[in-house]
Parts: sequence; structure tokens; C-alpha cells
Amino acid sequence: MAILLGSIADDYTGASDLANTLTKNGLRTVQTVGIPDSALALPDVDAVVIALKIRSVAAAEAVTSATVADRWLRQRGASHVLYKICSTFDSTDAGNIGPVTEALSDGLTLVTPAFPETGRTVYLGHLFVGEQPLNESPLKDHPLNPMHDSNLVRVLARQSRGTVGLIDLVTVAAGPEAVKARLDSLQAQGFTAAIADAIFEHDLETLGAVALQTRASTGASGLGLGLARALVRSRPTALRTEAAAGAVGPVGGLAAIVAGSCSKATLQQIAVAEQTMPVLRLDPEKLLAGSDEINAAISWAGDRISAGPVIVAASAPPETVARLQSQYGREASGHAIETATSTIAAELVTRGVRRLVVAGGETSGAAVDRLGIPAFLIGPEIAPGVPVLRTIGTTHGDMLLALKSGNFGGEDFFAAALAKMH
Ligand SMILES: Nc1ncnc2c1ncn2[C@@H]1O[C@H](COP(=O)(O)OP(=O)(O)OP(=O)(O)O)[C@@H](O)[C@H]1O
Ligand SMILES: O=C(O)[C@@H](O)C(=O)CO
Repeated sequence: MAILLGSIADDYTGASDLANTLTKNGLRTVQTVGIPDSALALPDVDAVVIALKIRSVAAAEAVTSATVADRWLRQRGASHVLYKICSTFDSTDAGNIGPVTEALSDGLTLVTPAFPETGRTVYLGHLFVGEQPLNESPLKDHPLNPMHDSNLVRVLARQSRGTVGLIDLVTVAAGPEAVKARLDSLQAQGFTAAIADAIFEHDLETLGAVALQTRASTGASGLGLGLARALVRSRPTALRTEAAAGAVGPVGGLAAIVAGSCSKATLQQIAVAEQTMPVLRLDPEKLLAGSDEINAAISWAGDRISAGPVIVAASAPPETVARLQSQYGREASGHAIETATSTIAAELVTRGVRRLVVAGGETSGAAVDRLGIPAFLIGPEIAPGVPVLRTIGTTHGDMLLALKSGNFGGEDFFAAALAKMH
């Protein structure tokens, strides 16, 4: 299997978002969880997305993991590797977008989190989430990486050793040659990364065509779309035109939803689902105090699950999250809650759940690791950025999962997901 496009995703929901985009744009894609064991039989694919959980770890750890993944992809033929970051540029001044981008690059790296399908656009280096600049959007209250600056040239510069420039929209609109000339000029001036503006998919097609000629790029699913379309255009005979979205059949079994995302979108989705399914809202104080709350949740869900899907949620509004964090610390509370939600997810699987929806990137990462899932096939799209996934290589039988990024999906996301997972 020679890989045409490699990608390293900094979290698991982001990986499935990108895998969905690559599939929709004509690349047969598999998502692996970490570097796959040599014994795991992967299907014949055009693109591999290696999901890592490195968005919120120490920068040195993120760099090491990404470098090892990069080597694996290149040994299997990938001449270009996309570092998949969040479309809302989730990171802190300590990293990890800057350090990993610099580690994977051999010169100047094109960087853009634009993903117009979900309302993420970049203009003059400023990231907009829908109509709001990043720093006025709900991301200002993110539990792990509150975003207080919409100017990504500044944000990336603060977490990079090198200097960061801009490829503005006028240049992008002028087409691939103009972008290439701007990249060359920035590189000659010693810049090591450039934030690229993009508002429409056409802009990302231009950026993808240029990025493909370089060793590495950094971006969200929008750049993935640009790279995939450029590859399909440049190798029409090497690629099969039919995407792999039909690869996912029914698995049966019980269904459950576990939520750890505290985003505005997830809170609203839980409120809407509560009208039709039982919801257990975990008490985070009690979760941090010991295992009683976890056991109570497992027993609550166990009593109801054979009658239909249930939701177990740690999710809470920003004021509640802030209170808990001021008492226990941001990382400690986040980690403890992820451990709790993943334990609950794993227990539900032992009780017969085969269709599992997880809300939140870190929450999904913890749950997938706990379940020991090595890889996923990509199924139909539930909402932009969220596909149905079918496990490959698990010991406890195949499962369907949906890993929902905190901010993705409409109000009825949970019902919509279960309607596509049979
Ligand atoms: N009530 C709570 N108080 C404090 N932290 C919480 C609470 N509930 C969940 N958390 C933590 O908040 C974090 C949410 O991050 P997660 O990545 O799962 O969601 P997200 O950021 O909305 O999603 P994404 O990364 O996909 O955008 C996790 O570490 C989770 O454990
Ligand atoms: O790009 C996004 O917004 C998502 O794929 C994501 O990274 C979720 O954590």
C-alpha cells in the first residue's frame, strides 16, 4: 500500500473530521489510532489519518509523537503530510501548533484552519467562527485552551521559534502561482510559517494545490479538502473515483452517548436530546472525589439502556467549569473527568453497547483509548465534520462510533447520529 497523502491529527474527533473530508473528496481513507501495529490489516487506501491525542499535552511530547508518526507515513510513500489541527486553532502560547509545525517542516509551512463548511474563515490572518472573531466566539470560554486573540499570525508567532507571515486573500484569489511566489518570497526573507487567508472552498483548492508541492502543511479539514481535490486532479487514473462511504454496515447492539464537551453547541444538543432520551448529568465535584459517582452512573445507565439510548454527560456551562477549575486546576479536573467518562463508556460496552456517540475531542480520545480501538473505516456523514466510523481490529467485535467535535453538529445532532448508526 503506497499512501498518496498522510496526515497526523492532534485529536481523534479532528482525525475523523479530516478522514470524512478526504473520503467525500475522492480519497479512500482509513483513520488509525496512533501508529498501527504491524499485525493490523489495513485496507488498500489513498490516505491515512493517524489520530494522536497531542493537542493538550506538553509540547515536547507532542513533537516526539508527531515526528514518529510522520516517519511512519513517509516510509509508506506519503510525500506530503498534513498536520490536522482544530478549525478554531485550539492551542496555548506553549503550543502545540507551532512546535509540531516546525518539527515536521523542512522550510516554510503553509498554515490555515479555514473550514468554510462549518463557518471557519480567515481574513487578513484573523479567524472568524461564523460571524464572530475567534476571541468573541464561544471559544473564549474553552475549558482547556481559551482563545483570546483572533489574529493567528500573532497567536502562532507566540508559540513558534521562527517568524510567521501572512498570505493574504488578494494573493490567494490571484491563484496558485501568486501563492507560490508569496511563499518563496517569505521563505527567502527567513519566515518559517505563513497563515493563509481563505474564505471559500475555491481558496482552499488554490492553497491545497500549492501545499501539495511542499513537504508538510498545517490546517483543518478545509486544507484537507484542497489537498484531496488537488491530488484527484493530478492523478485521475491512480485514484478510484468512488469514495469509501459505503464501507460501513450495521452492527446491531445497544446505543449510548457520552459527552464531555462543554461547548455551547454540545450543551444545546444535550438539552434538545433530553426531550426524547434519558440524560444523566454527572456531578463533577463528586467525580473528582472518588469512584462512587462513576459506579452510580453505570448503574443508572445499565437500568435504562436496554429500553433505548441514554446520554451520560459531564458537560457544564462556562461558570460551572470555571468554578471547578479554580478549585482543582484546569488540567487535573479535565483529566479526571475524561477518565470518568471513558470508564463509563467502557462499562457500557461491556453491557452490550455497540453504537457509541462521544462528544468532545479530549473526551473521545480518552474513550477510544480505553476501548483499545486500533483503527476506523469511514462511513456516511452525520453532520459536516462528523462521519459514522466503523472499528477495525477490535477484540470485542465491531462497533459504530461517532466522535463529535465540541462545536460541530446541529441541535438535533444526537438523534441524527443514532439514525445513521444501525
Ligand atoms: N463539568 C466540567 N467541569 C470542568 N471540566 C469539564 C467538565 N466536563 C467536562 N470537562 C472537561 O472539559 C474538557 C472538554 O474538552 P473536549 O475536547 O472533550 O471537548 P471540546 O473541547 O468541546 O471538543 P473539541 O476538542 O472536539 O472541540 C475535557 O477535558 C473534559 O474532561
Ligand atoms: O477542526 C475541527 O474543528 C475539528 O475537527 C476538531 O479538531 C475537533 O477537535
